[in-house]
Amino acid sequence: MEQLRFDGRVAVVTGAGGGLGKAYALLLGSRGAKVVVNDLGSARDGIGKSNFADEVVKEIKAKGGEAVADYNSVVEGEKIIKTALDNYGRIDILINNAGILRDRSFQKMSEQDWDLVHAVHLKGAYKTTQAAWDAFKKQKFGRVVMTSSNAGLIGNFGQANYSAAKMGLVGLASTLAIEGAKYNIKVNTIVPTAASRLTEDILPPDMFQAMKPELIAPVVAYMVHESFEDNGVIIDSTLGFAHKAHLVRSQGVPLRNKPADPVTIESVREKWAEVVNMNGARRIDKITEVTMDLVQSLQDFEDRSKMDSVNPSYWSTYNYNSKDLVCYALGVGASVVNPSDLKFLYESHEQFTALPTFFILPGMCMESPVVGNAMPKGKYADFTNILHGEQYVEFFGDFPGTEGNFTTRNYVVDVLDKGSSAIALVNSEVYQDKELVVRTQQHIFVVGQGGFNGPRSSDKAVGVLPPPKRSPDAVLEQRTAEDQAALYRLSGDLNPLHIDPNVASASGHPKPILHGLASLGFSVRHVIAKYAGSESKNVKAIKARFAKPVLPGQTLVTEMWLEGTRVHFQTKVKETGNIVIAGAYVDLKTVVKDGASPAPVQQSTSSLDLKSDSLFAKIQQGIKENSDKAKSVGAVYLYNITSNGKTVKQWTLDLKSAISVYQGEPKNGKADTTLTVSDDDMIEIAAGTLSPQVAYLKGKIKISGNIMLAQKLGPLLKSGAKL
Ligand SMILES: CCCCCCC[C@@H](O)CC(=O)SCCNC(=O)CCNC(=O)[C@H](O)C(C)(C)COP(=O)(O)OP(=O)(O)OC[C@H]1O[C@@H](n2cnc3c(N)ncnc32)[C@H](O)[C@@H]1OP(=O)(O)O
Repeated sequence: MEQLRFDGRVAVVTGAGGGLGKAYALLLGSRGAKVVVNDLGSARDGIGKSNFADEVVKEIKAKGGEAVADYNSVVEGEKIIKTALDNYGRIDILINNAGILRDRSFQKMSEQDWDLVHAVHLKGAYKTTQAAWDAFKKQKFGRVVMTSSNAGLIGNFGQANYSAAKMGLVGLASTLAIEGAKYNIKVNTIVPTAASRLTEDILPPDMFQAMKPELIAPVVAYMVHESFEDNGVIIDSTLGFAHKAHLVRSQGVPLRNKPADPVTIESVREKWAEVVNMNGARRIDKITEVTMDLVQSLQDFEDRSKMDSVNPSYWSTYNYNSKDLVCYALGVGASVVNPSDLKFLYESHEQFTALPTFFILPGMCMESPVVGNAMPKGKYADFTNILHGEQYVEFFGDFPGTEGNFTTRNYVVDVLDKGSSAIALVNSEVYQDKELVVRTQQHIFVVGQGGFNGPRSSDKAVGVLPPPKRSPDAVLEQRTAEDQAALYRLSGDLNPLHIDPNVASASGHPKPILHGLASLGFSVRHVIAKYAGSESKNVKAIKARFAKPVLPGQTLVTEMWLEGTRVHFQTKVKETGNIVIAGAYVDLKTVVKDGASPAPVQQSTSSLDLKSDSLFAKIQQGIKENSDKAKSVGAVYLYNITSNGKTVKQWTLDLKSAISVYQGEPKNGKADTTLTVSDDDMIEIAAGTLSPQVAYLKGKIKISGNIMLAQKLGPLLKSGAKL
């Protein structure tokens, strides 16, 4: 690695008689800089005299470097800079490191304590830097480091004077970074924590030993090198670590609902949670950004107020990235077992994209009071009495990317009275850079809150559509996991109904129920796999009614009917036969028939005992009988693993690329196979092992030995592969 050098550069290091300053001076001296080693030669309270600077100079010279001692006070900073100019004719680097402590609790702090600390830290840095500024400007080069402290950034008991001065240095550096920028003068701040005369009896002995100034010196040396490009940054460093620190601002919130309203103490209190909510907080880099932000916020506020005058709205922001998309895809059953799902699960996939149903989330306004506020007098809505009734989503413009920042407007357009229950119709408009990208509508069913003489229906509601009266054109099914709701919660819907058995039971459910949107995510995946080539951007709109709850672990069967570019669908729970998603449809831009299926179309029922000796022979026979047929139809098969007659695990296998395990003739046109295994086997099988086996069959990998089923089927499949 090329060595970073300082040949020809002249550096002033204040407070360089010991500790950090000495480490900086020695390092710069060893790399070719001519160093002015400044030190007042006093103890840490500023009292006493010594010749520390001479000793450091001696050390630099002993190693072949050039240095000169300077015993001026930083309060007379111009004298220190003069030492550099007199001895070396120039000044390139200034490290303002000198400091003293006068710690006292605030009440006992004298004005002298205050003034002295400010004089050395803040005024000293001002004096030295101003004295060097002219030379920096003329030569169009300067590197300045101010020394701040966590006591300044965070505060520390007994250091009011020191904290104030140290934070003052941050402000000084910020402004000088702006003023010096066009002259290639870079002014940055170091926040060091090191063993030094200032900290020797403040830090615990072990830590004091480990906090060597030599671990920080390279950071500061890099910050004053000519190749260093950052300007105005704060770097916190200790123990061989370095961090950037900066102030951030929350997104903020208008403190009134309309521009004409006054700001009151009460309205401030009402908005306080949003004022201090740091989600989406960002750093402001330039002071002009504050003004521009303000102008923009005012404009937005006025625009929003116009909209709010029609419907009181709740505005929120939603930021997402690839991790959110992957987490969501897992929550709605995408699996690496299905090759067509990989683009929803792998951020480096060349077609990595969001599932279309992901974009319902920005409109979910889980935290908002929007439904509760819209309820008629005497009625209420909260997590104890709401159910997701229906969902609509429609896309505008280009399909959103794999990361983004949205602003969402949520508002209730109608509250319907269904007798015993109420339904709030919640519209959401999702904007990216002021462009409408997604519109959603939710029917929020508010159990037990009807009977207020309200309208039963609304012309603002997007309606459900019954499916055609014929057998479905396609059916895909997939079992949800026992942990499906727990997994889906990671996408932001933390409603306890989906995780807490007590809450579920209080709402009359045998156990926590699955999120409506999780079930919808499964079914829409099935629809786009079957009719849209698994292309999310082919989707224009989706509508669905959640007709009955789904329990995690149940199997969702999506029945589909293609009518033009509309795919009607309904979803049943296989174990109960209940329709759980009704009157649903997906409107497509383009129909791509028989895309790669993510879920099986056929299922099996006959039993095999994995442990019996005849098993392998039977499966082998099945492979022989079925593999060609399976290849020719390109079917995707479901395997049920049952224990004591109960299905305990299922998975899918793409027979285009695998061997089918098959026994008996298809019943009613369906091939049925069930593998019955002991509990032990079942647990091992649950590790999801078919993919390695498929790969094994294709000769790509070896079956790993830690999976019992793989071990058992390995030789068998190998022989099957030969068929
Ligand atoms: C802002 C905050 C956002 C938060 C969003 C949500 C957060 C999530 O965490 C919540 C969830 O995910 S809950 C899980 C998903 N949803 C469900 O499981 C609900 C399933 N549906 C049901 O149980 C019943 O349909 C049920 C109970 C809803 C209705 O059944 P019944 O009471 O038996 O109703 P019924 O007698 O059949 O019909 C009465 C009238 O209501 C209409 N209706 C029925 N089901 C509806 C539904 N799901 N959505 C909308 N309207 C529905 C009927 O059409 C009927 O109206 P009308 O008499 O005028 O025809």
